[in-house]
Amino acid sequence: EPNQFCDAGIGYEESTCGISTTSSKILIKGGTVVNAHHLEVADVYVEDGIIVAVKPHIHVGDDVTVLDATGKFVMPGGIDPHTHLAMEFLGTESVDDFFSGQAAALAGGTTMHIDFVIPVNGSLTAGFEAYEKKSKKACMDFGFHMAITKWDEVVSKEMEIMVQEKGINSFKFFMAYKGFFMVNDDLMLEGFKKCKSLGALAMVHAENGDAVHEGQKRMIELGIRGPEGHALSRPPVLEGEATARAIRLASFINTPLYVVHVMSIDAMEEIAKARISGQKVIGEPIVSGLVLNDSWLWDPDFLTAAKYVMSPPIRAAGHDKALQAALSTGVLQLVGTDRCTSNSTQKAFGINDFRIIPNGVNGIEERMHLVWDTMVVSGQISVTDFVRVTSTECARIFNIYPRKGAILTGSDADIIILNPNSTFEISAKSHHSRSDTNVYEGRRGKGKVEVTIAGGRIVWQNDELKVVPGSGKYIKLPPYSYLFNGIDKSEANYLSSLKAPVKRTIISKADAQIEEQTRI
Ligand SMILES: NC(=O)NCCC(=O)O
Ligand SMILES: [Zn+2]
Ligand SMILES: [Zn+2]
Repeated sequence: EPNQFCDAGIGYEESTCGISTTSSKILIKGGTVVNAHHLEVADVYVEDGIIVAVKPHIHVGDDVTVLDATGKFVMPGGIDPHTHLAMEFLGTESVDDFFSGQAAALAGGTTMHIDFVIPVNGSLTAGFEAYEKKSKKACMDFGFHMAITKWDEVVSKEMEIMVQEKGINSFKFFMAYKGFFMVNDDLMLEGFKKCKSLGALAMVHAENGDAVHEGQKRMIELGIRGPEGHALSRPPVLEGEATARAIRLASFINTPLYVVHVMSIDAMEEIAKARISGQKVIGEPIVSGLVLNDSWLWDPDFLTAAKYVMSPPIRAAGHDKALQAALSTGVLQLVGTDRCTSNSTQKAFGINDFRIIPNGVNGIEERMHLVWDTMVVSGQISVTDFVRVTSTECARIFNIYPRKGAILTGSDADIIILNPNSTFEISAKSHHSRSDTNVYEGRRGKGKVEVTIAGGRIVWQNDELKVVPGSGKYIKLPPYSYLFNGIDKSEANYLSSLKAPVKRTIISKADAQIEEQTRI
């Protein structure tokens, strides 16, 4: 199959396309090897896609490619828990497919992502088949979550098949996007029950979709039709309400909950409260929510403003800093991107009406650099925490640790070398997405991913990509992650409390009246 990058003429030399000839034996020498739990100076030896040894002073023969990592960090490749490659949404398809989007990811140090399968007319089976086709060109490993958009016996049965045969261990419920993806509480309750019975994680896009719809009508009545109307129509309170509701429903069913793209203080505080009470709730901030604010939405140039339209909206300054603090203190656990890029032509669909601007921003290529610069360079988190929030925690939640998310003997050889003294700069002119815009345009920072190794192959080095369509593997995600530990016990406690009989004496209404009169 031809390399899409070369075909698209995005500026790659023909020689950088096609099958990598790099040796399958690699030794990374002298770097600081970072895992979420530990950091040490050591060598890492890779053979046939697997990490074979991690220890000081490994000696190898001439047939091994040696990379010097002295003074640099050797870390697990990033895992992006939230992406939408080639997603059909609001009458268009997000700009990068499973090849170009993944190539961009690799250039930024991400070596695996989990994408959301969208059912076809509610059918999970048809949705899965569609995404199997879309992902044939994959050049890095990937897994799938799945959205649930309608409820009946067929969907319920299909969820079993998805978990037990297809490798899906998480289902997302959209509480917004009224009229297409949105589900009501009734459906969420059924879905949460089914998730629990399968050991699958329930996920929510938390915004009150009915209220958003009302907010949108209000904006149009007021004559506000530009991108700022998007933010004004769906304020943080609607994200807070839906987050609280989903958390309470998950508590009622007694099943773990994952809140995707936490964008506001309102939502974050609901998650904090639930976690303090002992409820198993995971909160995922995304890069745009951590580093951007909504000022761009008021830009007089439509296309500039429109490129920042996503849901829930990027919030006013202050929410970004609060989300950073929540990430650094463990209130929020891992960072995604919700990468769903549109180009300027697609964003222009909404020139007269913000409601039809395709929602979504880029980030799959930028996430690792921006989290490093914003969180580590600023001193808010440690280098080991960086590994945890960009890779390890995702692997644990979706039950593939330590195959992924670790530099340990036996782990997959998905590795990055990051130079803390080098710098990065982001621009649509040099990024690897097919989009002509970038919401992080012009950002510079410290720390650069100089080498990416995916599946034991060097795919990014000297600012050059060597990616192979079809080389990425579909990673099946098994059910019953650590989040389900103890769920049965708390269920048993709850049921035994129900079984305790309440002692009552039965008195008839007449007797009660006599008693009442006697007392008087
Ligand atoms: N977030 C967004 O605006 N687009 C992608 C779909 C979703 O995650 O809600
Ligand atoms: Zn969403
Ligand atoms: Zn999303």
